[in-house]
Amino acid sequence: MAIKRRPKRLAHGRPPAAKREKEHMSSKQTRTIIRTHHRLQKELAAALRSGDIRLADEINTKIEKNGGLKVYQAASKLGQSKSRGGDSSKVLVEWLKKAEIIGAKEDASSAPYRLLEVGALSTENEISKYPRTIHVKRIDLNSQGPGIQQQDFMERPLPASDDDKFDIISLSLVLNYVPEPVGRGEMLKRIGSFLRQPHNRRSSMLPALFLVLPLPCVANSRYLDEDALLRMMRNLGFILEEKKNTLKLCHYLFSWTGKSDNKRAQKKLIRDGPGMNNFCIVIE
Ligand SMILES: C[S@@+](CC[C@H](N)C(=O)[O-])C[C@H]1O[C@@H](n2cnc3c(N)ncnc32)[C@H](O)[C@@H]1O
Repeated sequence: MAIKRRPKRLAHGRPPAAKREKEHMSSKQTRTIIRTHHRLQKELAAALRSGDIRLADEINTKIEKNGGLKVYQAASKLGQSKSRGGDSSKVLVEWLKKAEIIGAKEDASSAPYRLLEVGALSTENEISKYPRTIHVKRIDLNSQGPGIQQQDFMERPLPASDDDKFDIISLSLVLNYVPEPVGRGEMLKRIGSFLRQPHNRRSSMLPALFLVLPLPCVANSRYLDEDALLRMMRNLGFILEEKKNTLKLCHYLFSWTGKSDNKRAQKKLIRDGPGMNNFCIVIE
């Protein structure tokens, strides 16, 4: 008797990464996609630095096989879901409420505060729920849709006037995306140019940087600990106002003093041990 085969679904022929993007990804799968993407980005940066174009091409192919930036973003977005701890901007909202910048009722009488969200995956995260108080400008290397401008922060034109600057910059899980320590330092150095001058401040906590990193970047790195991070930030003109650690993330709010000491921070071994990582920020 002939066996009847069910016609294959279209998804059957799709590459695994494309399937994964649509399907529910387990925490383990999202972690693997994110880690592989970060590792390959680092390898790509090293290949490009050494001028090895053939190797860079091979690594680019591997990045695409892992789903590329699109699948990485989908995995990151799942990490923001309520069932996995929610998006990090809820911590920023808590702090802005504590400082009475966000009030019990939205205040439409004064001009909204301006926030630049670098690395924005969604227009619906917690910080987007106060549009009359906080006006959010969102940018990302790969826009996921309307309301998010596709732009590399490192290539964003410098503001022409203080009015074009921001009261808050959010850098949540973006600094660790930058593959090289010097690039991370360059990103932090650039932040001050986009923040309003403190003499125009509307709150003692603002202008400010909201910085979020995976906890192991600070708690388990050979080349960075919290003291070193805070020292580096002070030298760049940022004073710690608030901090919060969760099981996976560390959140900081730094107010901007308006001036940097231009002090360098080199790669220096702080501690060592099995299972530690090599996350590092270099200020040149
Ligand atoms: C892990 S996701 C983090 C998203 C979100 N901010 C969060 O906290 O979950 C990192 C995002 O940063 C973006 N990104 C990395 N470097 C960037 C840059 N130089 N300019 C703009 N976006 C950048 C990536 O495209 C990616 O979408």
